[in-house]
Amino acid sequence: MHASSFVHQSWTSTDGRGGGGDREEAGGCAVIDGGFATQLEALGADINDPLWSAACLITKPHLIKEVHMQYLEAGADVIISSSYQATIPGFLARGMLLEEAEGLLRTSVELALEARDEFWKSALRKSKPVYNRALVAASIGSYGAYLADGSEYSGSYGDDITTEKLKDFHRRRLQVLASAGPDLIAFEAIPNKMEAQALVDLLDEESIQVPSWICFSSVDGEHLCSGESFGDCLQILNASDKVVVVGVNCAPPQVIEGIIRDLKKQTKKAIAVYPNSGEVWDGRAKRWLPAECFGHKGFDVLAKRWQEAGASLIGGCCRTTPSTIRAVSKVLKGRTAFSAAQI
Ligand SMILES: C[S+](C)CC[C@H](N)C(=O)O
Ligand SMILES: N[C@@H](CCS)C(=O)O
Ligand SMILES: [Zn+2]
Repeated sequence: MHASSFVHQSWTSTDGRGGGGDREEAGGCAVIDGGFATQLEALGADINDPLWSAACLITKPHLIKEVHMQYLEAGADVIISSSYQATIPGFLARGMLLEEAEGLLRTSVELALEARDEFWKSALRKSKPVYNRALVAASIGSYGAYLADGSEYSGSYGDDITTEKLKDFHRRRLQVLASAGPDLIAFEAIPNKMEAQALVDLLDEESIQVPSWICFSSVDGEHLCSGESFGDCLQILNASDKVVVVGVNCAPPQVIEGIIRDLKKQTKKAIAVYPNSGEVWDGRAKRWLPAECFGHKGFDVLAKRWQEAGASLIGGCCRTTPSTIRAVSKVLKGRTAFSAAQI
């Protein structure tokens, strides 16, 4: 699929209802969901766990589906599966068998597909189309997410790590998730160039046919979390026809516009941005620290500017909620998604 037509083709290839025209009105922009783990916690889940939100695949799968439903209701055109920190070694460390670990990875995609299909069926019954048929993106967090030490925000993986080791870490999970039927693979919060190279190599080596996006984490808005330049990483991503979208997630909202302008100069691929609320993750204490924080009011104003700067997929990451996404959907598409009570 050609990068620049990714967003367009994604909707015109479905049954045509709620597709092209709406996207035209939205300036070709698709809305991504918001903080997944954040909303799981809001529904009462305990994610203080080495598996973080993926612990709910074992303990509370019904809550995972509910979070997906809430983001669909809020107007998300893309929902991201619960597999960010779901890894085979992580599940094996819990005493699971390999088959069980792989089964949980597949479950993460199936829960999102079920939510999407059920929601779309109910949306089709409405006389006035408000929604697009959403896409399901299978989340793949970085090696740093698996380490559970905050290193997805530092990019420091130690001296022993190599591109080959990162490929081996990602290989089987990527195969299993890709075979579970998602519309997209979403590599999230990738903090360094070595991991970007490993992912691009792996997509090729494993002949992955599901289109991918690769989003980086950033603290300062000028570099990846590792301090490496976006330009160097984009050269790697630009060379891959398996990567159809590039971007940034879980970075502070105030640095996003500058990043889009920077990326725009260096790639023709579609650009995705879904920042966090602006709060800062303390990897040791495992809690969010207050900083310059954007609630849904400030966030939607910025989202419009990100669209104008050239982003094609816009949403939220940690500490953003369905309210954030409802506001973003309204400002980008000029229409209000239903609240849960109206569905
Ligand atoms: C995106 S961060 C907040 C996810 C959690 C982190 N990998 C940890 O396990 O501490
Ligand atoms: N999709 C994940 C990303 C964490 S950085 C989530 O929203 O929880
Ligand atoms: Zn995040």
